Amino acid sequence: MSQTIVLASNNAGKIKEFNALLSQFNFEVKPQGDFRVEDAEETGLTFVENAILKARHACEKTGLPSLADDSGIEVDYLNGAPGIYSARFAGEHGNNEANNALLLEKLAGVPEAERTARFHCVLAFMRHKDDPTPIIAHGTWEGRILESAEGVEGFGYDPIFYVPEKGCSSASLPKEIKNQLSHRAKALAQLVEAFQARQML
Ligand SMILES: O=P(O)(O)OP(=O)(O)OP(=O)(O)OC[C@H]1O[C@@H](n2cnc3c(O)ncnc32)[C@H](O)[C@@H]1O
Ligand SMILES: [Mg+2]
Repeated sequence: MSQTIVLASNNAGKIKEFNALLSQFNFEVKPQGDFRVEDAEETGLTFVENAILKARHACEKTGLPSLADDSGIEVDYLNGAPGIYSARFAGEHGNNEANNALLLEKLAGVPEAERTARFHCVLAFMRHKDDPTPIIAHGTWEGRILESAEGVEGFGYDPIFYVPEKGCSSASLPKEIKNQLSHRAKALAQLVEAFQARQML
């Protein structure tokens, strides 16, 4: 029996990655757009709060279990910015080019050793809107901010995120490789463990 789970995201890049990452499971994962669910208000001050807000919103609108992803990039030289504000760093939500350009500008002239950064991905799974025990998973991916964009794969900050373990930007990696290494892949592996512990898989 395959269970339907709503993916509480309207980000096409994330949805593609989840489709690949979740294909091994016997879930039917449908993006919230299929149910005409619009963006939840991300008023939280942490990735965890925002992930829960998004999952709860999707549960409420669809009556189905939902999985949300709140993610972003933390840059050490900027004391953790853009962090939870990654999608709206340059003002307009989801304008990747403007976000990347602003980040490069803020790091102009900063030496390589001080350009360390990491992606975070927090996943929240809720069985229903009043679920008091959401399953939370958190993955990170270490790297640094390049001086200019490289590569065309992925989405968001991928063209300016250098992956030391591969010697290139994350937008230069084939999607199968990003899906083995990324913050999202790591968070999902944790979520799967939690599902197994709760005998949901
Ligand atoms: O809230 P939803 O609908 O899921 O979509 P969103 O794009 O608003 O998503 P977030 O609020 O979680 O913001 C995440 C930001 O971090 C960026 N980001 C997250 N994961 C990324 C990845 O794997 N590669 C590149 N950028 C990423 C992404 O481009 C967004 O700017
Ligand atoms: Mg968002």
